[in-house]
Amino acid sequence: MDKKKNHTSSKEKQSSHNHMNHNHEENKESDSLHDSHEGHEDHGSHGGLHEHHHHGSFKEIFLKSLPFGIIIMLLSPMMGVTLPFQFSFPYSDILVSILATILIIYGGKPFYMGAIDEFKKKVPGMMALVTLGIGVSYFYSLYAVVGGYLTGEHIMDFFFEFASLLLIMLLGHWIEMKAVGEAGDAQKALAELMPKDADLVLEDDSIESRPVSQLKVGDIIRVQAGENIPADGVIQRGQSRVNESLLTGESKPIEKNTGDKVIGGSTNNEGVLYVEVQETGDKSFISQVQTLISQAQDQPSRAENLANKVASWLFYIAIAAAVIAFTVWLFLTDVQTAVLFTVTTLVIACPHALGLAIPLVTARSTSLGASRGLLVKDREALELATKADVMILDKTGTLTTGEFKVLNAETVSEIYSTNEILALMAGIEGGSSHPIAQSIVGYAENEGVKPINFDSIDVVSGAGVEGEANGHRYELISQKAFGQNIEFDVPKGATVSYLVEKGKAIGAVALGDELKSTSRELMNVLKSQGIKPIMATGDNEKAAKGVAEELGIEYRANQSPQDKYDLVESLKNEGKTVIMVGDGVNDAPSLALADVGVAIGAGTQVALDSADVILTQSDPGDIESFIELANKTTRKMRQNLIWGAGYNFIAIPIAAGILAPIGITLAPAIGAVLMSVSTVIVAINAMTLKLKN
Ligand SMILES: Nc1ncnc2c1ncn2[C@@H]1O[C@H](COP(=O)(O)OP(=O)(O)OP(=O)(O)O)[C@@H](O)[C@H]1O
Ligand SMILES: [Cu+]
Ligand SMILES: [Mg+2]
Repeated sequence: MDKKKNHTSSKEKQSSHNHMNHNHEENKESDSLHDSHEGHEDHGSHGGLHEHHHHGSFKEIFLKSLPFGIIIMLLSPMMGVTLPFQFSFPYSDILVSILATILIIYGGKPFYMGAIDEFKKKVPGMMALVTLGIGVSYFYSLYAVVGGYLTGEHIMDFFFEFASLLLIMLLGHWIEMKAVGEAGDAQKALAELMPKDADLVLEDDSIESRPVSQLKVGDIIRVQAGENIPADGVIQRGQSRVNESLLTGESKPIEKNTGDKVIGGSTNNEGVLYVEVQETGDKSFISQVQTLISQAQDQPSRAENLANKVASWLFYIAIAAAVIAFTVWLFLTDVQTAVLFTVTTLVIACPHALGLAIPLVTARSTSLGASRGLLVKDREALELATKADVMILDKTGTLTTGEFKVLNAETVSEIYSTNEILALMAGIEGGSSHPIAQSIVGYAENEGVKPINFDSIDVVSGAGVEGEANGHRYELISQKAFGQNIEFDVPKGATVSYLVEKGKAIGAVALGDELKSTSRELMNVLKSQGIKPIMATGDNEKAAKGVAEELGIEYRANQSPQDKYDLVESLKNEGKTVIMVGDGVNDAPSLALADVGVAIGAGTQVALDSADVILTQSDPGDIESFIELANKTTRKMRQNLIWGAGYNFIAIPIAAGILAPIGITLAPAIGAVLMSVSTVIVAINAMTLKLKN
């Protein structure tokens, strides 16, 4: 084993969801995940571009600024021309100057405070541009009025332009933020699922309300119909149907009875449940998912870094364009015209669209994914998945149900009876999380055989289990690990393991497994996408061949964890982009190595930790949805980037007056409208990211 592989085990433990497995029916998108919020306080997740939104709500400031702006616009002519609805009276321009001063101090606050933040961070950006635009139009107009009185000459002011610009900037950013909020905030939606208080059942059966944060493992809580379950736990009493759709994507309520696990944050639809708390706080399923999401959102993707870099250049590009526009227009015409072109140029260059292009798509994609049970830990996985050439799939638990039926279990020794063999097998399997283990334990129970107590049990990944009981060492291992064939009735396509003592087989068990219903469809989808499926399994040649033939795909049998790892490595060395899908401990090294590691279903902890993507349900159909999500997310990002950058590329020269010779010029307020529209378009494009069915 080389270095890379060890890396797997050292990965931080991020999630422990042994209860992630839920039968899959049909997924429906849940709109309640995307609650809208108009505030601007909680958009920190979109990075530095949003700092300015901490300075009050655009909605409130806009509404309060509106009367001032309207009076200014009624009292001052537009570009020196008095419109029909406008009027003036002696010294009305002094009143206008006073109102404008109030307006810039109050209404301009989010912009100049934002600009100050930007300068403090030494990254001047859009707020600096907007502030400059508003400031230039205000100070020039003030100069015009004061200068007019001093010199007795009339100088044209731009208070109309100033007021309309400021109002539209406020309105535009209000609308933008609304659109941004609607693009989805998975974190917040999840946080809202958790109730604040729980009904704790005390010793004397009385009920007391407790904050959820004070719940302890082992507490019994009462959950009434219609309430959300406050913690992960096991049902002690009661039965109900529970809706887990926001957590796992499973849209149908699930029957729950005494002894079943419930997830904190899911909704108790019907009866009263008494639940024993098993996990709270950071260890709960919901906060694990939250951690995953925030980790994913904190890593800027390559596309986002690019967008941010371009957005930061835009400040300098816009300043340069504005200076050029001012100089050229001053030379060609007069100072008033030059000032207007300068202001429009500064305003239109606000790189909002570019700055939000990627974060909006990411937010939408993450919440859409989470609502379907597709948790993307590493965002680069989405970009890489679109380029995939090969998908390596594990068989047991991934393509097949992993719900083994014991077809045949018997002794192959003269000393032990079949029941003794079964008792040993069931005992040793107590220490394994392999799907085979459960089936053997269940089978023994059905046969009325009591498992033998083992003193120590070790799992040999990819081979089986070994352990000690009554001073004897036993192994329950694959045919391959044992290395010999034993005379034993093996049904076609079965998985075979031997119980071995002192190098001699004493028992044998044959197990059968079934294909998952969506496996075949997935193969068709992969082929149509140009992704070559290869099944790599630790199982024996016959069992592997049976499944592979049914699916019509290539396969590798008898693969140890190292073999699977080597397979991924050799494909990567050929320059192929590899997706690995698996659920077991034996898949963990290759999940970590693959370009995109997808852990599917209940899986094991190690698999979940090693993967880039976690599918909470055990449905190959979700692999299809993941690929679809990856393709659509990447496409939307590309569109938004092209739009955001292209908008500035075209808008800045036009604002600077390059088309004036053919009669096209833009007033500052029109520049502000265009800037807002460009951002809203980016937001709408992100919001329309949807998955079929
Ligand atoms: N707990 C166990 N009990 C009995 N046999 C086991 C156990 N774990 C592994 N084996 C044997 O080792 C073989 C390989 O196991 P491994 O976990 O690598 O692959 P698998 O689960 O069969 O297939 P896949 O790689 O497709 O998931 C199994 O087919 C089985 O015969
Ligand atoms: Cu903007
Ligand atoms: Mg497996």
